[in-house]
Amino acid sequence: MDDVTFAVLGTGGIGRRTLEVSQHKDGLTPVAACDRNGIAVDHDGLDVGELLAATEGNVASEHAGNAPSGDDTRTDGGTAVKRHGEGAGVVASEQARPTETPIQDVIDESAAIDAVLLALPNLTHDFIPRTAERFAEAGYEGVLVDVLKRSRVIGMLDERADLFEESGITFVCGAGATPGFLTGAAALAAQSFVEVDEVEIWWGVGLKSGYEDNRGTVREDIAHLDGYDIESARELSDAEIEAIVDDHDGVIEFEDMEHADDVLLERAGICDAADVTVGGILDVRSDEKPTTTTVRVTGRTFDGERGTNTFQLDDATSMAANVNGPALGYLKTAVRMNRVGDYGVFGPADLLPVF
Ligand SMILES: NC(=O)c1ccc[n+]([C@@H]2O[C@H](COP(=O)([O-])OP(=O)(O)OC[C@H]3O[C@@H](n4cnc5c(N)ncnc54)[C@H](O)[C@@H]3O)[C@@H](O)[C@H]2O)c1
Repeated sequence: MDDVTFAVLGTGGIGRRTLEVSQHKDGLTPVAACDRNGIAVDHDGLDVGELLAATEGNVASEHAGNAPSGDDTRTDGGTAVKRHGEGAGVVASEQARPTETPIQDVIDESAAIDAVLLALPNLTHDFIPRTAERFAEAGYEGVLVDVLKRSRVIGMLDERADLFEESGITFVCGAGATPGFLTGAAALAAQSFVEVDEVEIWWGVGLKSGYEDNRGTVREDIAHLDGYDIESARELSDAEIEAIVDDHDGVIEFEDMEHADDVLLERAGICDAADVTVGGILDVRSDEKPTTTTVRVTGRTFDGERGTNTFQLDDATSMAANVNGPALGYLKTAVRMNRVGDYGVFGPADLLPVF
């Protein structure tokens, strides 16, 4: 495959690691990266080492009460942090400049960009669909990949499928770990069966860097706890989030999460969304996983046997590895499809990622 140029929207906990993982994959050149305060662009390739060093411990998030950036309002929670160096987030890099309109600035450069990975928060459900729509309306002809989690957002993307097709966009949605990697694994595991009764996804994540470095991820997960929803989670202050983490001694268990693995598996014809359950345990005080990530697919074979195929991730593989490896693998597959004119909205169970 020829070289693929790509941009990352949102250089937070996930987006920074996307840049890092891309350095270990063949043929991927990051040419643009932005967060809510700044943008770095170099069509010959960003210096990822410099950008990561400059943003270490310095991710630009937004406080609910802070003035919004020109591009959007209230897209995440958190605090406008400047923890190290001059400027918050990506502007601390010597390759970057401040901007009020980071997403528009990437759109303005997008004619020369093969693929865009959206590692943005999803605390406002239509934020990612609306952002994708802006690329289409600007006539972007390339690949969009997101790592969003919530089931209901997939329908919002499907509603825009005609717009993406007309523009020449190949969109892979929900292409992180869960949904994403594990959805794809379930689709493969289902192939033994002619009927799938149940898909159980159970994840374990250990994040010693905790809420501090994974703000979007932790805040969005808290929205799944009893008594919270996406709106109330968005309004929580950092101190309130830290207090919830403390109440659970740093280990939070989730059941019946609204993860899009369900609709993505239904969409691919594997099983009904109602037959998919997602839960897991997040430990924000240790890098060790509190439980082994496991996908169990139970079904009936053509010759009448009932069985459960199981797929497990090694405990040594981190969330960053399991989100970004697949996201970039799906991105590469999507670029191949885009180059032969295959446009529209696809889920991780519809295609296999390329290594
Ligand atoms: N599918 C999966 O397996 C999986 C796993 C982990 C995280 N995620 C998702 O990844 C997303 C990112 O999580 P995170 O922990 O990296 O979050 P984060 O808060 O650390 O980073 C978000 C980034 O987006 C930027 N941003 C926010 N609003 C913006 C705007 N209007 N314009 C430009 N940039 C903006 C922020 O400045 C920040 O750099 C979340 O939606 C999370 O749910 C998915």
